[in-house]
Order: sequence, then structure tokens, then C-alpha cells
Amino acid sequence: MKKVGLVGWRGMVGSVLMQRMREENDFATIEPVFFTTSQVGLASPDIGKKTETLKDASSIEDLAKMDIIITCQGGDYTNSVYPALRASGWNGYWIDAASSLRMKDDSIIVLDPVNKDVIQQGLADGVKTYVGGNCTVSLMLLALGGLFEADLIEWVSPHTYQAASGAGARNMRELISQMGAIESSVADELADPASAILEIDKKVAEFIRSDALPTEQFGAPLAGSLIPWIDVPMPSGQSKEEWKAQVEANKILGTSDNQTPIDGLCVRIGAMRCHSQAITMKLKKDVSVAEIEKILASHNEWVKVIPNEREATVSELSPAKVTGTLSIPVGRIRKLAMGPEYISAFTVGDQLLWGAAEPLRRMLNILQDA
Ligand SMILES: NC(=O)C1=CN([C@@H]2O[C@H](COP(=O)(O)OP(=O)(O)OC[C@H]3O[C@@H](n4cnc5c(N)ncnc54)[C@H](OP(=O)(O)O)[C@@H]3O)[C@@H](O)[C@H]2O)C=CC1
Ligand SMILES: N[C@@H](CC(=O)OP(=O)(O)O)C(=O)O
Repeated sequence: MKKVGLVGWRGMVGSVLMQRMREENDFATIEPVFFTTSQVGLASPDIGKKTETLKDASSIEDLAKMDIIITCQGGDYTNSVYPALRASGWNGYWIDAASSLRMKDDSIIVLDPVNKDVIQQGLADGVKTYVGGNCTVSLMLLALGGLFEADLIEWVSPHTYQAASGAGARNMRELISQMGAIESSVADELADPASAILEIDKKVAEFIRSDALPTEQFGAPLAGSLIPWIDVPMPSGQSKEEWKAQVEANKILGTSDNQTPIDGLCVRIGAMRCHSQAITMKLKKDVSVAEIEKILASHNEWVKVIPNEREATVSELSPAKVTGTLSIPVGRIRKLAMGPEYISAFTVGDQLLWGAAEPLRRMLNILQDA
């Protein structure tokens, strides 16, 4: 059995990874060794088989004993440990949730329902570093995989509605606190059916703008509002989240030398852990909506085409419906007024599952089979 070192397993992404590994019985076929940056010597999590106590995640010596390391600890950890570990001569497989190594020449971004061929070629070429993609990128590619595979896409403009979880656990808590604080600020008026809605609205608006709303994490109101900027600015005028779309998607698809343009605005909204994307795309030719739906639906087992009908859309195509599942619904597929090659779509996906943890555990399994 391969020795697999797990780092970052108790964080938010790591916990979702652990849950999926338990569900799929992944621990049965590996020898797991748990690492920590803060709890060395404590008991490892219960995975139904005997494990050693927690090892020091900064110990190059202990890490170097692993055949495979899978980390959800974050970019700072990767930046400090990975170079030293490789410099020590360690030649094992490194599987990472953080973005630090994604665009390196000697790494592959993993999303096997979309790029199994790229991964297999990488393994054959001796590539040892496999990184999960940005959540919006992975979720978009799972939704539109069929059209990319059929080489039908000229360009894509995804506009995102990203959940609080993408910013971290503390941000999820803050979103709920904001919602609760807003409700509390007008609880008396809400309880009185005769109170005037515009008075309530005025009070809410004043409260949202006031220092009483907790905004330490987001730096701005999210509940009852939105934030049209995610991550740091790039020289292009894009936010870094927006910049990732084209470079990462083309790297995943193996088309970095002949890139499909992919660009749009990324917006944080008050959803908990599902990212949504409103997509405008131009196809290379006029394809009927029925054919597009067929191509999308047959690409992978998680994508689910939702007919462009009001009832089905409202019940199936929302964060409330999708959260906690691996389902990738895609709907609102129709021709746009700009011409027959211009198509709209709307897709939703859980950004902690397919957006973060799932591609990593699947890569671990691909290595098991390799
Ligand atoms: N959030 C997201 O949507 C995505 C995140 N990622 C990547 O994954 C990385 C980790 O993200 P995320 O899981 O949100 O980070 P978390 O902050 O939830 O966890 C990171 C680490 O913090 C330590 N920690 C300290 N206190 C606690 C606590 N009370 N509960 C749990 N862990 C604690 C743990 O390390 P220790 O046990 O060593 O103390 C843990 O592994 C990110 O930096 C990013 O690179 C990738 C895709 C999506
Ligand atoms: N930036 C994403 C989450 C994330 O962690 O992305 P990345 O893995 O590319 O750093 C969001 O805020 O929704």
C-alpha cells in the first residue's frame, strides 16, 4: 500500500475531502499518515483503521517518507514546504488544492472527467505534481465539457455569482452574522404587519451601511448586497479570479498554445458554498439548442441539463438545490439575440466538492491505479 501523507485535512476543504474519502472507502487502499502545523502528537482523525499520531507538517524528513502527499493546507504552506521537499530529493507525487503551483510548467491541473488524457500523458511523462483547479474554472468546465470536447466553442464569457465559502470559513460565518444582524435591526417592524415596507427598507439600508454590520472578513456588506471583485488586481484590469478563467481552463484542456478566450466578471454574492455562473458563449457554428443539450448531457455523469422552462429552472438551478451534492446542473440554454452562434447558459456547482476536494481524491485514485 502506498503511504499517503494528508496535510490540511481539518480545514474546510480538507474536511470535505475527508468526508468524500470516507464515503468512497478510499482509506481502505492506502496507508494514510496525517500531518498538522499546530497539533503534533495528538491523535489522528478516526478513519476506521489504525493510524499513527499527527506528524509535523513542516518536517521534510517525515514528509519525504511519503509516496504521495495530498494537501489542502493553503498556498503559504505549499510555498514554504514544497520547494524544500523537492530540493531534498523527494520524488513522490504531490497533490494540492492551493493555486501556488497551478501554472508551473511541471504541474498538471487535475479535473479528470475533462482532462483524463492530459493527466495520463503527464503520468507517462513522469510529472509528479498535480493541482486542483480554481473552483469556478472546474465547475464551468464540468458544465460545458461537451462543447469543449466537440471543439465547438469560439469564446466564453462567464459572469460569476460566487459563494462566501470561496473566501474561507470565517467569511461563511460572517455572511450568516450579517444576515442575522440585519433581521434583528428591524425585528419589531417585521413583527408588525401594518408597518410600512419603505420604512423597513430605509432602516435596513442605514444599518447595512453602518459600522454595526460585521464586515471584518469581507471588508464590505455581502448580505443584502454584493461585492463585484474577488482577489487581487491584475495589470489587465481583471481581478485575479477573472484572470484564472482563461489560463487555467486552457491549461486543463491542454490548449495553452492555442487558447480559447474565456473572460468575464467575478462577483461575490450571499450564497453559502455554491458558485453559479451566467455564461455567454459564441460557438464556431450554428448548432441547434437540442443538439447543444445532447452534447452537454452526454459529456460526464454529473452534468444535468435543465430544460429552459420556468418551473424546472427555479427548482433545479440554484445554490439551495445543489449545495452538498456533486450535481452540475446547466440550464437557461437558448440562442441570444446577437445571432445563432451566440448561446446563453447558467450553471451551479458546489465549490467545496467539485470546486475543490473531489478532483484531488480522484487524482489520488488515478495514482492508485497507475
Ligand atoms: N476555500 C475554498 O473555497 C478553496 C480553498 N482552496 C485552497 O485550500 C486552502 C485551504 O482552505 P480552507 O480549507 O478554506 O482553509 P481553513 O482555514 O479552513 O483550513 C486551513 C488550516 O487551518 C488550520 N486550522 C486552524 N484552526 C482551525 C480550526 N479551528 N478548524 C480547522 N482548521 C483549523 C488547519 O491546519 P492545522 O491542522 O495544521 O492546524 C487547517 O488545515 C486555501 O488556502 C486554498 O489554497 C482551494 C479551493 C477552494
Ligand atoms: N478564489 C475562490 C476560492 C479559491 O480558493 O480559489 P483558488 O483555489 O483559485 O485560490 C473564491 O473566492 O471563490
